[in-house]
Amino acid sequence: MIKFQNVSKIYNLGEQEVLALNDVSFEIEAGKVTVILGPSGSGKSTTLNLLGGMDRASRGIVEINDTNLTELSDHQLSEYRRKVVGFVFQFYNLIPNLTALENIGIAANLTKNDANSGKYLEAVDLTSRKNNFPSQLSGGEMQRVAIARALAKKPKLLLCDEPTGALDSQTGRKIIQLLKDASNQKTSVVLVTHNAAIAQIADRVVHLHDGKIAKIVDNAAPMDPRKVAW
Ligand SMILES: Nc1ncnc2c1ncn2[C@@H]1O[C@H](COP(=O)(O)OP(=O)(O)OP(=O)(O)O)[C@@H](O)[C@H]1O
Repeated sequence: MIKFQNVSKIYNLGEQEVLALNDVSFEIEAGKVTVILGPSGSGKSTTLNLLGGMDRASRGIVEINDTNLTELSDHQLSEYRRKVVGFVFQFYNLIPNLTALENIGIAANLTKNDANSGKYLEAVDLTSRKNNFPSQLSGGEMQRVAIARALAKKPKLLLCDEPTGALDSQTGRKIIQLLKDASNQKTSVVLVTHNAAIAQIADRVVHLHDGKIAKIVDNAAPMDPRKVAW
């Protein structure tokens, strides 16, 4: 269970204070897909950064499986990022001079869980491209490698920031399906988007507006990713 409890985040820009999140509370159940939806500047990336331990809340509690991230030392927070969290970004963030297979291995080595990189590449249907460098792959293929890399860490929490933003609709649906599959393996998936159509596949949708919760909607019957009208 992941809890965001009365969380505020203030950024200091010189003299000016930016209230990026203002008393935000929501919960995420293990093994579910949660979409964070909202317009530009509403606080989506800030929320993801706090969940991923990349930044600290100014007020409130961010709790992941009974660990309060706000109480962790920098070293503990770094361990948390390495061991508990997988990240998928809009522009893939692959290492350009490593092959698809090597990009996955690097994440697996980080957590020393002896993952078999090839197995994860197979899961995203890219075995035939294992020796290709990122520059030799399409956007959708790079994103599949990025997902395989994140999953190789066996993360409890998979955080995705606009993972389909750079992809066409057909490829985007495949990527969403992979994320959904990950949630079926007990990984909690949190997906940030401004695309309301994608929100239909979520178990829970947290709507943000101006750093506040606008509403939280639970989908009793989340939509099959293949049916999303992009
Ligand atoms: N490091 C920072 N320093 C100062 N202000 C920041 C910082 N990061 C975000 N902000 C501000 O906090 C607010 C929320 O930003 P955030 O990036 O979380 O929004 P977002 O919903 O992810 O937007 P987008 O969809 O455009 O990525 C914005 O006003 C933004 O300018």
